[in-house]
Amino acid sequence: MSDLSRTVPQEQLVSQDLLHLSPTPVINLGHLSLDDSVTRSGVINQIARACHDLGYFQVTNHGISQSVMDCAVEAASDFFQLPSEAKEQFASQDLRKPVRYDTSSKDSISMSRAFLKHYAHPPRDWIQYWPDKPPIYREYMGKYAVEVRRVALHLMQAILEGLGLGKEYMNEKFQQGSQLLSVNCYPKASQDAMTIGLAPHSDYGFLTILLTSCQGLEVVDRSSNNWKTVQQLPHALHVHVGDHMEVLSNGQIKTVVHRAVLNPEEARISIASIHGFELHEKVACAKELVDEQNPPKYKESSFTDFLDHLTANMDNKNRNFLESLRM
Ligand SMILES: O=C(O)CCC(=O)C(=O)O
Ligand SMILES: [Fe+2]
Repeated sequence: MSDLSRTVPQEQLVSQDLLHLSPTPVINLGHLSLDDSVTRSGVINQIARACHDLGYFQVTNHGISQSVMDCAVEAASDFFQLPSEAKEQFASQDLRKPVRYDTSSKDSISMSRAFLKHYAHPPRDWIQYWPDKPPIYREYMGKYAVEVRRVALHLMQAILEGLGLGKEYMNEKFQQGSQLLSVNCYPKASQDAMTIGLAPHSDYGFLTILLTSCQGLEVVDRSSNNWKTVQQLPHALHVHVGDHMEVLSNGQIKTVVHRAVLNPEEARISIASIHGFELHEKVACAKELVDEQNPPKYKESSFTDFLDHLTANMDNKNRNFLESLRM
């Protein structure tokens, strides 16, 4: 994740009344699979517009059943309720570990969250490292991971089509791409506690798909430069674009700065599924989107370059990855 504390509204700034801000587009993904080309291209345009104007949207009719989503949240919640020793065995400061648990702000952006991060694709390479307690964890999280990756690939093809690159663009690299699950647990807000759970940042990958147990995500509304609460629609998933989408699109689509605030009603679980190329594969500006008027704006980089950047800037508040790529 890139820490973007320099470029976002001040943390004290309260979230704005939604009526003054642009509404979050809700896109019916079922329409993408229709044979009717007019409906399909209408959806591609909706996605392209949302990516360009806002960088985020929600999807319904995505094909993941409510029970698969509920089970993933249950597995996460059961994990965080385990005794500390069971969770601490995954604690590490080494960002390259396949599974990592932490509770503190050593990463400089976790203000009040516990998290478990692990890779999820391909499952045969990673599942063996996942927690085996609670006993349902691997099965429930594994099912969700596979399904949400299918949605991500589908969406990625639509975005590539919207950029004029064609849906098969670099298809093999996307098919072989990585998936990182960031499984988060935030306490209920108490009156005297800080209300920020996760400080402003952007995600490194192309796309993040977020499943949450209740409201708490906020994004920067570009038109007003205010924080905007993301509404929790039943059965919808929130999607936002990350740093590597900005690089690939040569700046046509901008990464989304977001944060999580504590929910005053209940503790909150969120599961962010972050999709990128394979760990060592470099992402560069698409040459089709580069010309004399639009020279490349970013250096190429891989997920491992991102981890090296974070490791080298562990104590640095301004460790913005995307900024380090700008030419
Ligand atoms: O908990 C949330 O709503 C956001 C989580 C997030 O941004 C992340 O894990 O990268
Ligand atoms: Fe994030």
